[in-house]
Amino acid sequence: MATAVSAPGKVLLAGGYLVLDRAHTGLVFGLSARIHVVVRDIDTSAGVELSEMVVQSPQFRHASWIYGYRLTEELGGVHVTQLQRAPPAEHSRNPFVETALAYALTYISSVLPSTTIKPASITILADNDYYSQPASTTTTTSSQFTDFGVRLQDAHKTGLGSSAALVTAFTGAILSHYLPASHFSLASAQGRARLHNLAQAAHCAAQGKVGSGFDVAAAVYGTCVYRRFSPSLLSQVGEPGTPGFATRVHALVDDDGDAAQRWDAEVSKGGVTIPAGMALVMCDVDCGSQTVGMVKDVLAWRKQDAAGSKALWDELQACNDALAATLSAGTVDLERLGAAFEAIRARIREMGKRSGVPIEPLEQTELLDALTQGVKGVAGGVVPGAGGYDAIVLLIKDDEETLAEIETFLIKWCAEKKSNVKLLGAKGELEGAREEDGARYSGLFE
Ligand SMILES: Nc1ncnc2c1ncn2[C@@H]1O[C@H](COP(=O)(O)OP(=O)(O)OP(=O)(O)O)[C@@H](O)[C@H]1O
Ligand SMILES: C[C@@](O)(CCOP(=O)(O)O)CC(=O)O
Repeated sequence: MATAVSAPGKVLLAGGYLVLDRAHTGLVFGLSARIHVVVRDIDTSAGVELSEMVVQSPQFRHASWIYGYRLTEELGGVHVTQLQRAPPAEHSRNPFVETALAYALTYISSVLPSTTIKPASITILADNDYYSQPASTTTTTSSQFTDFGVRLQDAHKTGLGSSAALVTAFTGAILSHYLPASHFSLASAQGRARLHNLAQAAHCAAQGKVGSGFDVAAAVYGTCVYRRFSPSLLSQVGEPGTPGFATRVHALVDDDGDAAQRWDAEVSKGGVTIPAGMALVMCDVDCGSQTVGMVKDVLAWRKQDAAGSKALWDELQACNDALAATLSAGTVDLERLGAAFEAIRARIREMGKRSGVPIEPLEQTELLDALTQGVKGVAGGVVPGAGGYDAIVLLIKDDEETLAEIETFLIKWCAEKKSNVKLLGAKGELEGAREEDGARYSGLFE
């Protein structure tokens, strides 16, 4: 039997940088672009003992990873080793898959200590919008999951948060596959909280740094207002295989450890929505920014001008809250929505100027201004997340006419500016991780 879970990508509409600080929040939207993970048992012949997990991402070349796993001593959890099966060139590592597997199996082994974890085959399928499609794309049986024909490291990401959606869907699918519904179910608030806690820990460990975690929160809960967890929470977990790792992961996921180690992330879904008849769409600006360097520089400015930056961030927070309130007002007022976006953009440009970081670079200012002023159905837009040259997000009237006008506008714009801006198919969506019908994937990429 196949178990499948999908999780959405994200767009941080408001609160980039601010959301790194628990004093502020981020307004994050889940997207219709999802990553799906399907888990199936591997049948072994009678008497044959196999401890292997075979992970495949069939839309990419050389994207299969085989892992051995074993329970370690002194409650160190499940140790996962990549097996050297393929020739070296085809044998890249996937830290997000490897870490998510080790964390999920460790948690399962501590919940069900006397159960043997059976081998499984795990398939990853990503909606096409996560990667810019090369001209040479070949067609497959399903247009939802294109065969990209390149190695994962050669695919061009569009910045929709593939690693967070992957880790979340992967963790959710493994937990759903091995744990009884009485202990883990995505249908319950407790199940979603457990998935959130485990996926945050695994994603953070694989990334090697503590971001705000807004991307994992969106992958689990979908569209929400997010306040981050205290970073110290995850520094206590330690390395897989070290004595007591399983006990620490269990307490972290079930959130029943010491008071000082309780989750303090806040996710509020109440009222945050996309107004009726409107859509949130993204344009890929096919350029790319160095998020790590940008975060470092903004935080350096925050430290060096503590009072000035606090005043600006408080103002920006108020503008972000006003946008969230306008979005959920129940009535659609394009002018008010437009003004809410403009207020945010002015402060973002100010933050960019003061920190010396191109958060809304001139090219993006021109593009956003031209779209807002030139296309009737565009209420407003911003550079999402860390900003830079990656993408823009627009709130538009959800009709064919507006989409066609934007397409025409972009063709002209790209020709004039010699740039490459493309409207993505992904739209803002409210729902987070969900269990899928495992049967719908049969026959795909086999
Ligand atoms: N379809 C996939 N199959 C297997 N692994 C994937 C897949 N998509 C993403 N990954 C994993 O996630 C990594 C990309 O994560 P990274 O954090 O660099 O990008 P991202 O999450 O898309 O970035 P951003 O936050 O800018 O949207 C890949 O190197 C790979 O390890
Ligand atoms: C700058 C930051 O606040 C947002 C980065 O967002 P994105 O990866 O550009 O979508 C970092 C974070 O929250 O982890």
